[in-house]
Amino acid sequence: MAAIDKVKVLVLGDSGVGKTSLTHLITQNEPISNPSWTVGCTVEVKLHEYKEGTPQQKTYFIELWDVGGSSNHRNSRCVFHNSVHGVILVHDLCNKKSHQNLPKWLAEVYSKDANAKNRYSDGDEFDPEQFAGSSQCGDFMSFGFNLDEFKTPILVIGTKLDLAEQVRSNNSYRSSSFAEDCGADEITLDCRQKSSLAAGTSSSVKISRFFDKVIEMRYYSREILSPLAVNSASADKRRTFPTTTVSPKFYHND
Ligand SMILES: Nc1nc2c(ncn2[C@@H]2O[C@H](COP(=O)(O)OP(=O)(O)OP(=O)(O)O)[C@@H](O)[C@H]2O)c(=O)[nH]1
Repeated sequence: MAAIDKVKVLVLGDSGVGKTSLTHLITQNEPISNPSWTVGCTVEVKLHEYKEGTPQQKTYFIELWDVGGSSNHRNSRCVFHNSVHGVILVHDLCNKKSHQNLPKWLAEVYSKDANAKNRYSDGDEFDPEQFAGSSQCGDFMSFGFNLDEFKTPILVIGTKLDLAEQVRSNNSYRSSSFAEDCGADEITLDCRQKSSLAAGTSSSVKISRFFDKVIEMRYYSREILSPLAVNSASADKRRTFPTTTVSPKFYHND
């Protein structure tokens, strides 16, 4: 039997936002009752049917690398950042700061330039369109980004929807613009409910589509686009894409 190909997807976000809970729900189809604090990284694996129901259907392993979000381990996390094929950015819908920090998580992975890393770790204003090239467009070069990672798919997931519903009823949150500005899909869910990712739900379809995209970029895109074509396509988009600064508007209670 032929070996099953795999892709590596990082699950990133602040400590306590629900990365372990989400990873468990995606891979086991069951909520986890008492997730422990992740030290370093835990890898969970899911079998995924690429382009299910089509003649191109093929089985792949999705490795979900659930990286502990504690700021104490920031300097050692880079050991998990090699050969990344996709990124799931997780934030807590009740925690505004965790949403504002999403760009820093991308910067940690994609910036090969220590100065750029520091720039975003210091809490300076960040323009998500600078990162949009990872999924669609943008100028990464000024941040020391690797051209090979230009088209890494990103998915943004907001957790604790059950708690956020209460916040919403207090009129203190709005929908996120960060995912949109980065050209990424977005899901909001309650990680403690099995039904959140039940087959056929829009969240489950979005996750499946994201995994298809990750596999496509890893195993198929280089056959379709030469590096030159990728770069010139990025350059074309860069010329036409507006460069407005985006302020996260998920919350407006301050
Ligand atoms: N109500 C509610 N609680 C959640 C949800 N997702 C996670 N939690 C809870 O949030 C807490 C932290 O969840 P974890 O999954 O450990 O968070 P983490 O991001 O992996 O945290 P680190 O390991 O510190 O990086 C746990 O008590 C979870 O049960 C959710 O959707 N709703």
